[in-house]
Amino acid sequence: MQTDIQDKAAQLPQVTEPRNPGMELDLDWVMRAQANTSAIERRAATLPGRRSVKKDYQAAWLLKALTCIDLTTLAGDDTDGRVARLCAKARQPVRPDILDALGVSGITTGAVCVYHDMIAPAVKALDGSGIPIAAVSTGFPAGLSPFHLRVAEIGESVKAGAEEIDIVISRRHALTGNWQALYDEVKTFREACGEAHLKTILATGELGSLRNVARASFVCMMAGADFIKTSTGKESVNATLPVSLVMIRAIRDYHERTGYRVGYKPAGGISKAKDALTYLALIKEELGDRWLQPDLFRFGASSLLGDIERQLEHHVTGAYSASYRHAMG
Ligand SMILES: O=C[C@H](O)COP(=O)(O)O
Repeated sequence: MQTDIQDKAAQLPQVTEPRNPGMELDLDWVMRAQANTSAIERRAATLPGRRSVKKDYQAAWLLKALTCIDLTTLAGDDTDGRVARLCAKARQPVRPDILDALGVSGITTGAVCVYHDMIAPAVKALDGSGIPIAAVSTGFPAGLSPFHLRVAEIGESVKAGAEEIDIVISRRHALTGNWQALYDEVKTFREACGEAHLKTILATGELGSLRNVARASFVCMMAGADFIKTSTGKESVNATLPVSLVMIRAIRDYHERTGYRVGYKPAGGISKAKDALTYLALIKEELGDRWLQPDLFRFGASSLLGDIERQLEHHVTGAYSASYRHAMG
């Protein structure tokens, strides 16, 4: 079993993806983007019940999921101490005895994700780990502060040590079909990021329709997004499978046309290991294995890690296989 896990899990070769440079806004392409809501919802409904991840490989896939987590705390009562504990968990996400039993070592989460003021304690706590810090920015979560301050916030966070910047788009631009304004906004944010990677949060629960989600996805990629991300975690509806299908297919179309791979980050409300496996299976089926590496796929999640650790513990003690057999009949 250990060999299976080491082979199949997550020790995939590390490759460097050329960054998406963006392109001119192609409004014709944006307006052609449609979303057949009922077909998408039907396809999404089939995903959770499928057994795309074989039982024997589940621990490997759970480890893979773990390496793709942006371990997040975005609370008004965040403190240096809480962020230090979060970073300790990012460095050692699973108890060493569980990892030993799986024959795996050196696993970390993909990144930690915090508010600007929490970058400094995160930099200290992650020193030497190689784990990047993602900072939410541009007036997160609503994105309604003065534009020049939103741009300046990006620069401040990069200066403080963030290597990834999760910006929020102005939802009103998508809701009113002002795609040029959205493009200009995201392009400015991308320039402010410099070498830091730009994740654009669409806040899909506030965009009104799957068609708007598709169009906003294309506009953000055209403006140079490195990732497109569903949600802030603060909307009433956050990451869903239908929205994910729409965004993933936009990423696929963009890659087919431009040759550039843009990453995907579902975020908000993903807290169960089995949901994480559904997302990984979806990515594998729609985009292929290359997108299953942390440079192209992340979960934005504050509480997913705990459930993954519990499931891995069940796996190594044997209880996982037994309960899986019981559940699947
Ligand atoms: O970007 C990450 C989200 O804010 C996390 O949401 P969550 O707390 O529901 O996992």
